[in-house]
Amino acid sequence: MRPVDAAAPGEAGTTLRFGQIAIVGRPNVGKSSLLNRLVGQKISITAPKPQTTRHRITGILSEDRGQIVFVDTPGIHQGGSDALNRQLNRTARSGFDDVDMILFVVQAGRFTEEDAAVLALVRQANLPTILLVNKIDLVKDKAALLPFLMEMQGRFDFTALYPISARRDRGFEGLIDLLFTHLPVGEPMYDPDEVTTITTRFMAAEIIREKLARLLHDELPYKTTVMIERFASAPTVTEIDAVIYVARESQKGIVIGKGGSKLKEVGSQARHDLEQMLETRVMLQLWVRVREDWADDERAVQSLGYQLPE
Ligand SMILES: Nc1nc2c(ncn2[C@@H]2O[C@H](COP(=O)(O)OP(=O)(O)OP(=O)(O)O)[C@@H](O)[C@H]2O)c(=O)[nH]1
Repeated sequence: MRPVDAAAPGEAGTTLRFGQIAIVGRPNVGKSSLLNRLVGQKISITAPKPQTTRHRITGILSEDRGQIVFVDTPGIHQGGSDALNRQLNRTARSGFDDVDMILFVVQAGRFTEEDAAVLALVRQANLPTILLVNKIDLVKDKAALLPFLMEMQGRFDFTALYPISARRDRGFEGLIDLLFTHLPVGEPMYDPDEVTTITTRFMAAEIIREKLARLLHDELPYKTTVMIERFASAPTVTEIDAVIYVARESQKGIVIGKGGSKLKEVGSQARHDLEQMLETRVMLQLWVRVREDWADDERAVQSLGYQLPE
């Protein structure tokens, strides 16, 4: 485990904490609900059906003592062999890149084969891991919790075990204290206001980006980015105009495909997901444009990747 000396200032003399924490767990254990609680607002989409979260979404918690960036990974499905599940598993695994700590979420009193599969990935990651035992409100006999916690500690050397209910308000402050204690010393990476940059607009851009990556695989030009130019919501329909930026004229054709086939497929798959997310019909228009110098221009990068709320 990464040793952390609570009193030692970092190289730049800071005593602030900074780190990225991946939230992992099988589908439906409550990862998105917990993330929303931790950052104090609704960021990730929660729903009673499994596999609502298809994307890696970050939530940022900024306090005087430091900053935590949470990474919400999709549920990991066991035995899923179709392309979607493979993609989800890849996304979930890549969720460990640049991560300092893992929050492994399980449901109180229940440890299934799917949980075991996630635990196997946690083991591989070799990072400090806190076990969050969620949904304790569903456990009628609280005495039954202790043997479950002991059983879990027997399965892995968790840094800590923390029972909680995402449905209730209690326990979140203690959890946040615990997380800060185990994070490395470091300066915040994001502006304290930046939790609000993760909007439905941002998520719409993420969905389009994900479809591009999935449909173009290795052909996807490096530095492709998506910008939402217009996002007009009405109760039953959302109109979205998005521009896919590539770095060179020659890359346009790759994204558009023969007779526009790739772009059409990206649009159709993205629209499907957007309609599920927004619960309205979606009219999506996609364009591909060249913006040669954007990668060198910090402001342009920000405006492309991170849409500020209106
Ligand atoms: N009773 C109870 N229900 C909870 C709790 N936390 C989450 N839920 C419910 O469990 C369901 C799944 O919650 P999510 O937060 O979407 O779960 P998830 O792990 O993000 O699911 P995926 O996106 O499918 O990976 C929702 O119906 C939540 O309301 C809890 O502490 N107690």
